[in-house]
Amino acid sequence: MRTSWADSVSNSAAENVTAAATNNGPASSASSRPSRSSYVPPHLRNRPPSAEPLAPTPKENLASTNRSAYPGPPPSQPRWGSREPARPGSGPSRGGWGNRTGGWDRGREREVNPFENDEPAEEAFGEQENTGINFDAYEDIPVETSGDNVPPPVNTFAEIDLGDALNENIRRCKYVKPTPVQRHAIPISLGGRDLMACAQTGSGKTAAFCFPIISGIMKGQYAQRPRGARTVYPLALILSPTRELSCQIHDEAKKFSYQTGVRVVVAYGGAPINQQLRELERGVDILVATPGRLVDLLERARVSLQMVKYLALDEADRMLDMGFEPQIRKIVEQMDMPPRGMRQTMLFSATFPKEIQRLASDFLSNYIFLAVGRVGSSTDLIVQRVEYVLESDKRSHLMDLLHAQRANGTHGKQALTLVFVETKKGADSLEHWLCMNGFPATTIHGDRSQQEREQALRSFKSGTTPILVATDVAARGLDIPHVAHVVNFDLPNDIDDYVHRIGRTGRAGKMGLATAFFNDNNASLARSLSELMQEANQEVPSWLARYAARSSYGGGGGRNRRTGGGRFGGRDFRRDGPSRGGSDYYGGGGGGNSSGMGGGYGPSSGYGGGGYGSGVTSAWD
Ligand SMILES: Nc1ncnc2c1ncn2[C@@H]1O[C@H](COP(=O)(O)OP(=O)(O)OP(=O)(O)O)[C@@H](O)[C@H]1O
Repeated sequence: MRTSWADSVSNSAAENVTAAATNNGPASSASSRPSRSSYVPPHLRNRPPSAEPLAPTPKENLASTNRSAYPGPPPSQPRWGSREPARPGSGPSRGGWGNRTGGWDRGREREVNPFENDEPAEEAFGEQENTGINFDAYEDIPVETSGDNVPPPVNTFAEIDLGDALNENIRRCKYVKPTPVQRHAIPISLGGRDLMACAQTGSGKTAAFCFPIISGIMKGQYAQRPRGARTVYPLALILSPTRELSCQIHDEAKKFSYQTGVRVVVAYGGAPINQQLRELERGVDILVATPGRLVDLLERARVSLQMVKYLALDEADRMLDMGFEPQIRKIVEQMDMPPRGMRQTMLFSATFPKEIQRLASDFLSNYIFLAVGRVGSSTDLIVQRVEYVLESDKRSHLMDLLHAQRANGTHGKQALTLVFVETKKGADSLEHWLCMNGFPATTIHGDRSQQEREQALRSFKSGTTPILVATDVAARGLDIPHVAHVVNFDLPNDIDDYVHRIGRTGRAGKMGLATAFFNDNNASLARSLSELMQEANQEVPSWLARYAARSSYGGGGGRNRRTGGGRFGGRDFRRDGPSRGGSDYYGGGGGGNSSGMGGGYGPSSGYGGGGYGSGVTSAWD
């Protein structure tokens, strides 16, 4: 069931897109919108000579892109994000970084109620969170488990003995019943088993790993933890790839653990370490961290992992991706964390390529593999559109979409729109151009300070700046309830990144819309994109099908090749037999260690080739 707000947004955008597609797609919607200084009306735009682009078409003349190009923001130009009014309790007046103190009032050792700010944010959008969520959309989702003695799933939270305080918090969160991944994963984890879980974006994986950890710590009779001079000994470690995601997991975990006596602390880069050290010194049961900052804390001997009973890796495939795996190995295997079998390890993601499964199995002991969501199931909550748009037409085409959304918005409100671009410079430039053209936008990428990034997110979430232009730093995990439209202004090189990006909409049973601008530069993605859309019951434009038919997997890197067994990496690689799968979609072979992956990912892989750009430290600290 759609909310009326989401309905109007997705309908309007979908109609606009459909109209464009009917008129043979590429930047061809003949709408009469007010002309603006930098806005190129459709009839003046560069377009392919034929109604439908023939694949392959010659590369467009990039020189012509300058027509609407914006030279870049003047240094003094203020950002929309910096003009936002501070939300109560979230602005610098409350101490900036101090916002991350979590639910505890430092001075008086009184736990602050993390639910107290929930309602106003929702009222701003005229909705109550978790009402209108259609979890029935998930009911018929295929679920696959493999491994020994898999504990049976539950249908209700009442069937699980999570403890009174946690149950009360689940009620406060307005979670009426568990989502499919929660129904399966929670009993598995409560049964003490290691777990590798793939479940679609927005389906409640955070709670699926938080509940068993909090419940276990509440009930656990753990040996007295050492009281070192300044070293702290968390019982659980939750690692995530970006600072914002770590903050979000921390916020969620604070809610789930309210009045349970379980203390959650977050540590991430880009923020002053002293504040985080002070938080740690006040005690920590669950440490949520980005790997870089954690390594720093470990090397300073301010954190010891020797008491860790629970290890959770969110976005686990990204955490074990090329470049980052050594840091994870260092944390998990080379410091003082108990070995696998002596701790409980949970790996979660919406995508889990087999090669990564192979690597991940090094961290797991007799684990259960869980896949929730297969071909054509809940991914059709996200309406996916692909439009052929030349580089030079992208801005004008985006403007068309935004005008249509604005025209159809309810109560004069514009839908939240998340626009993904490839580079940080591109993000800044597009943000400024949008602002100049009357669309309040802000941006998030690796070149902005952490404070700016957090402010941008707040401004976006509150609707103050309803457009967020982002690099891949925002592609994974972020749960922003009212994102109605994700625009892939620049498509990623990796189909899994596409899956995560579009997953910022259509969350928790709600409908969403994702529009991708495709042109010759994205030819290597054509086949995987076309397959993905077919699997999700989406309409594949005939021109994209032609691109797909002509393209081979080789061009864009083996990573884009899809394996059988459904979406979301939904197959346990152990089922591929003793050869452990032979040559699957990385093509590089390798026998379960990092060295085998050298050639497999190719230059298009993940952060290096995408939003983070080369030489950027990104959010990985
Ligand atoms: N049982 C539930 N009932 C209602 N809402 C829920 C339930 N579980 C989770 N949610 C809500 O669903 C939304 C998505 O959850 P979450 O962010 O954990 O998804 P995810 O699977 O981790 O997504 P991603 O793959 O993008 O990281 C959140 O707003 C969360 O509060």
